[in-house]
Amino acid sequence: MKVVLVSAVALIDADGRVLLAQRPEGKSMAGLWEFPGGKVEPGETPENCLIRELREELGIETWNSCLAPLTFASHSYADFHLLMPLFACRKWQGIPKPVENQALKWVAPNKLREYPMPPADIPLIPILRDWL
Ligand SMILES: Nc1nc2c([nH]c(=O)n2[C@@H]2O[C@H](COP(=O)(O)OP(=O)(O)OP(=O)(O)O)[C@@H](O)[C@H]2O)c(=O)[nH]1
Repeated sequence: MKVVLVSAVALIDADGRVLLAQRPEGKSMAGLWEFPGGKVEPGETPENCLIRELREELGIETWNSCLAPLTFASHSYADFHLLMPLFACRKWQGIPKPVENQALKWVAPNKLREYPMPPADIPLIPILRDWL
């Protein structure tokens, strides 16, 4: 089974809410809510991947020193095994905007369960809730 490394981040605002992005129509798992991020490219660190993805997907800037490791997901999908470190980030520059026409939502930790997420993300919800 191919192991795919995807880097993801819980952006946390001043009210302790977490940013979720909805996967657009036409993509796999369309309509599900996920943490911003994406596939780590060859030669890239997970942190640099997130800095790039946040710039591309949300139009915001952050820095290596603002990305704290929180937990990870390890989940077998039908065609690949996902290994996904989840970082926490409380500091960035700019206001997250949906550059790639995905819906965005700031969600309180105790409301995360109400948003359908990819199966790999489900075990992350209580961890995030307990930690926040
Ligand atoms: N960014 C992100 N990806 C996630 C999460 N949970 C999860 O299973 N994934 C999976 O990790 C992969 C991330 O790939 P990507 O964002 O770079 O690329 P993509 O959706 O265009 O790829 P795809 O269409 O090939 O699935 C996808 O297969 C996505 O479904 C999550 O919380 N955040």
